[in-house]
Amino acid sequence: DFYNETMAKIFLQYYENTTRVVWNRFMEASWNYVTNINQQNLEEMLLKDMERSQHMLFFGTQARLFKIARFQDPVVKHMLSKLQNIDKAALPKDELQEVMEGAPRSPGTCSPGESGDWWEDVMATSRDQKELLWAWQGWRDAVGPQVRMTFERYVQLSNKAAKLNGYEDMGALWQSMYESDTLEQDLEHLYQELQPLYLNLHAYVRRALHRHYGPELIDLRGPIPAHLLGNMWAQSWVNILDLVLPFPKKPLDDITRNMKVQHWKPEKMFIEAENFYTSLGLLSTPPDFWRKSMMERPADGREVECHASAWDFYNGQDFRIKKCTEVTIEDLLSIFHQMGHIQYFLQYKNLSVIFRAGTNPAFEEAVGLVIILSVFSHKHLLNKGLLSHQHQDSEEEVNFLMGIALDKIAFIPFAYLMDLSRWKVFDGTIQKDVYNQEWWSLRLKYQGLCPPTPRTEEDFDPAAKFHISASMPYLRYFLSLVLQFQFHEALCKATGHMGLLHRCDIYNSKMAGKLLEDVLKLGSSKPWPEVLEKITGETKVPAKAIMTYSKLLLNWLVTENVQQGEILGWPDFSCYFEEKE
Ligand SMILES: O=C(CCC(O)(O)[C@H](Cc1ccccc1)NC(=O)c1ccccc1)N[C@@H](Cc1ccccc1)C(=O)O
Ligand SMILES: [Zn+2]
Repeated sequence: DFYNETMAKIFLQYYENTTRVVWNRFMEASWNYVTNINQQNLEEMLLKDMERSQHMLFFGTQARLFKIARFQDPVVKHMLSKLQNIDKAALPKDELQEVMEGAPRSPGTCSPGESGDWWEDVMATSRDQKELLWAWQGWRDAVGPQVRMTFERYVQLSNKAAKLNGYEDMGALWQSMYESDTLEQDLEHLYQELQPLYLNLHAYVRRALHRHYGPELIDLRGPIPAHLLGNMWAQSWVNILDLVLPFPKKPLDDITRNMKVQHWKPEKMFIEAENFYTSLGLLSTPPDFWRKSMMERPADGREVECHASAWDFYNGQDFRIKKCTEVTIEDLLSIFHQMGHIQYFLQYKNLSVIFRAGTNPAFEEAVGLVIILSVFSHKHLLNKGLLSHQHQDSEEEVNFLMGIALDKIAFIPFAYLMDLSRWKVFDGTIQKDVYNQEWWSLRLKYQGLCPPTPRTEEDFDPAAKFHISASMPYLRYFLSLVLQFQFHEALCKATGHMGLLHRCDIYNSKMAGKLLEDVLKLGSSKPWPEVLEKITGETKVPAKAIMTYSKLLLNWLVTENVQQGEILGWPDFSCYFEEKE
């Protein structure tokens, strides 16, 4: 019959040639929109998105007609099966149009004035709880109610699209990216393994905040008010390191200050990041990258999407980063993260367009994070001239590890609940009339946080986070958090590093680069357990490596918490203001 294996190969070649053109045109139109937000660019992007969807619909439905069970070539079978998941393109045209136009557009655009990152600066730097409350509430009032209006409809249409692709709901479609039928149990198990780390950090930080903000704000047996952690979403606590420093007499270098004193510019930050990847023997960025990336917020007042991202234009030579770069250590690390995505694009650019993606989404996010574990080592920062004093004594080392923990350990429950909550919305466990209170009960249960002021169902606090407004999955960040330490341990072993994991810096190691390259150039052509085994020798994602890395700090935290008689967790689970009523 017509849909035989020979025809399949011709069909796939035709798909390859047409997809590069259609996707390149869509990426160009998207880029023009997010770097210059106006009605005309929005319409152009929607047009190219519709074109891309029609293209996916045609090839997705055709791919289903091939009897792949009888085919010989495993690659042909794998490619045809990948083609069949066409996500929202499965919707009827009018509903597809509605999803695209109504998609809760991320409000993080920073047009001057109500720009997302201005509120974030206040959250990162202010130590005045009234000011913090003002920024915390101001941002949520600005974005919540408007997204809430479209969110219910977005959930309906997303679930309809998922069903048309053969999934129970959109949560199941998101989970299918990890090709595991024990995913939810594995995640819960991973979370349980990591909980002691988080509970000890939470108790220690609560004590420090109690010292700074006093007992009227902090209940030593209760949750922490969510606006005091130095971050708009309390997903990383690194900005309050000065309040919680274990050894205050040994303050860590202010790397941001050192960068400014040395006149670092955004371009130098990108050059430094690229230099690290090429020092491992990995690929350098092509000329288009430097000509076409947006490395700083445009000075001409254009409205742009400020959430950093990396872009593949599917033509093998055009790859870009969009970032409103400030000269800070936080943005330097973010650039390393984005360069991780770029390196993946470069490594798999000769694969079929069907396999030009990460082994799974967590691998995509982990690449940059692995490099950051070396960059943010004392040894590396020292030889980059970003630290002043040579030796790091044991007290300074604990201070340093606290800094890492405030970024990585604090992130664990946040990253876990971000999709846990959305799976429940998609499968109907959380109904629309209780969206906000269910969000806060998960924030209480997993992060031990409370809203600093009473919230109602007029609010829609999840939308304050870009990925929820932009309907972007988040599980990738939870898994990449654990994966990055597993990779780091394997790469450090490959470089012959002996001694403590957090002192390892893989800079210049061609051995480590080779291990990474062997994974990245596979794209999404192989199952992720098989690829993981190539680097680490294991096929699961255990918490072992992150526990090894954090051991020294966990010991210090446990000792400190026992001495202070801290209660781990928040048995007084009421959010403070309720008691005042
Ligand atoms: O969202 C990001 C970084 C942006 C990104 O690089 O992951 C970006 C997200 C994005 C933005 C717009 C459209 C699509 C995705 N992802 C990429 O640029 C990307 C991802 C996969 C392939 C190609 C590009 N980080 C998360 C989590 C995180 C990651 C690392 C450290 C701290 C926090 C956050 O900020 O909450
Ligand atoms: Zn990323």
